[in-house]
Amino acid sequence: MLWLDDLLIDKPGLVISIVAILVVATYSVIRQQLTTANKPWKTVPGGWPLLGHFYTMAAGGRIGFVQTLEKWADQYGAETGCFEFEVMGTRILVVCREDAAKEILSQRPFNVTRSTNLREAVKSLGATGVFSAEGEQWKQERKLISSTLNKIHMQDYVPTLKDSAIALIQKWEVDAKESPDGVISIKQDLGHAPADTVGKVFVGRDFDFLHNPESDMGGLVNQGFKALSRRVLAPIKFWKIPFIGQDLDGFGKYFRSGMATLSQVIKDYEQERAANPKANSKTFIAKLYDVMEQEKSKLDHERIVGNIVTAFAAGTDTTSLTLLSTLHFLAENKELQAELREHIRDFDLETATLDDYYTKVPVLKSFLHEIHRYYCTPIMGLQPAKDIPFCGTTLPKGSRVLIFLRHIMLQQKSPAEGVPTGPDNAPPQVFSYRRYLVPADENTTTSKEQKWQCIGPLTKGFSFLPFGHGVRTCPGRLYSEILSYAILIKLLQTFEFELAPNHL
Ligand code: HEM
Repeated sequence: MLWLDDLLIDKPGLVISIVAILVVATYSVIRQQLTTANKPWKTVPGGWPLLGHFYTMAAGGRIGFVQTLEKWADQYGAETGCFEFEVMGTRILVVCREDAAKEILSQRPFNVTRSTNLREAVKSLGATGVFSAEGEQWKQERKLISSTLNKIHMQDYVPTLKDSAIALIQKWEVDAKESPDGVISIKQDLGHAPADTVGKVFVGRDFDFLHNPESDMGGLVNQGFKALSRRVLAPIKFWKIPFIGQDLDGFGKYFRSGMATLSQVIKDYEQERAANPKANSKTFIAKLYDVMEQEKSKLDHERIVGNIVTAFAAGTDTTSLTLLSTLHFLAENKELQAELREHIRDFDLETATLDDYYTKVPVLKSFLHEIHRYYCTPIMGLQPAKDIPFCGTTLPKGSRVLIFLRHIMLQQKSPAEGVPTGPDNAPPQVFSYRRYLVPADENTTTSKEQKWQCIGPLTKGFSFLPFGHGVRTCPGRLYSEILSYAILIKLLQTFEFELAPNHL
């Protein structure tokens, strides 16, 4: 008879394997005991030897992961505002309360940086821009990018943001007419419309992902996020292997064609600008070149392309997920949908200025702020660039830190200071679309009938963290908000909508 172990492993080999596993498992248990002994924060108990809490974190998918963190934050993070768990030998510190977060975040941008895993993975997609930069490189680029996306320049982007919103809703009108039961699928389009908008606003090109998702650039944008999730979690940086690395997960071809397209777009713009310095002056790229000249702070070609890829990467999925949560919420809440439709009925998208978006739709604004607060990306990965003081001890360079943004804003026991409760007196852990409303001040509102105005949300402090915190807070926030308002206004003016039966 042929025994299985004859095939797989010989007897001495089996003994050696068992002994090796026992040694590593014992080491892992002892290491856990030793490393937790002197720490002021608690460690989540019950991790498996070697694997730690890998199984618990992986089993529930993304939602289960966040729910587990919520439970652990209440159970183990209440005393110090942080706790630790282990996954496959890596210890991860979760910071889940305002005071503890303040200690870490106040040490940005130089002593605390983005996590290396995230930075490296982002760079591997071609996004060698401000998001993945650190130190002096970041300082230089942040100044250029922030000023190019500020309120003054944003006024020039408003018409393009509006046109993008209209293009999306017009596509849905056509799709709905062609659909026998009026049911249309919106998920893909909600990714493509923000990507189209980045193309138009940033480089003045309509890549038309909405109708042409398979284009050269479509691959870079559509496959980029899938590649990012794979690469952030990859145990080795396989994409750095010479010649074949970028292709090992199938992303290489999208990377090469997308980068070549964008590189050519920038070269074309440079030629146009040389012939006519006012060419396409209302695009981000034109403004970036203006600012680079004014500041005498030139980025090289690769970093300019990298910052445009960054805009696609940072501005597409985030805006798309926000809109998805918003539409899902409204589809399930027909009363709120009707109230908002009435609220925005007279808003004239064609003539609207940036100020109109700020002042004329306070209830819609408050609703979107609350969607951001409630459904934001729940965590942000950071790491100390050197040993830093934290929680009465020293956090070593390279430690893995997760800032639990959602918990800090929403927790019941000690929520961040300054979360407004709104006219409904809603505690922080409750979703309240009127949270950011206060009675209208006659001197600042544009119409006598206006009952409310929308405050904040605050950019300082820890009460509103969906766009991050401090000097590295998201520079695309205003841009993304205006695009979202324009899409929601056009949508509410055009459709009544609900979830399709058996929707995904
Ligand atoms: C709903 C929409 C968005 C959300 C929720 C969002 C969220 C964030 C968050 C949480 C960060 C990290 C902040 C930190 O480290 O403290 C960030 C950074 C960044 N975002 Fe956004 N973002 C959005 C839209 C956009 C858009 C539309 C753009 C540009 C087109 C953009 C460009 C960036 C850039 C360049 C950074 C890096 C800033 C730096 O490292 O200094 N984001 N964003």
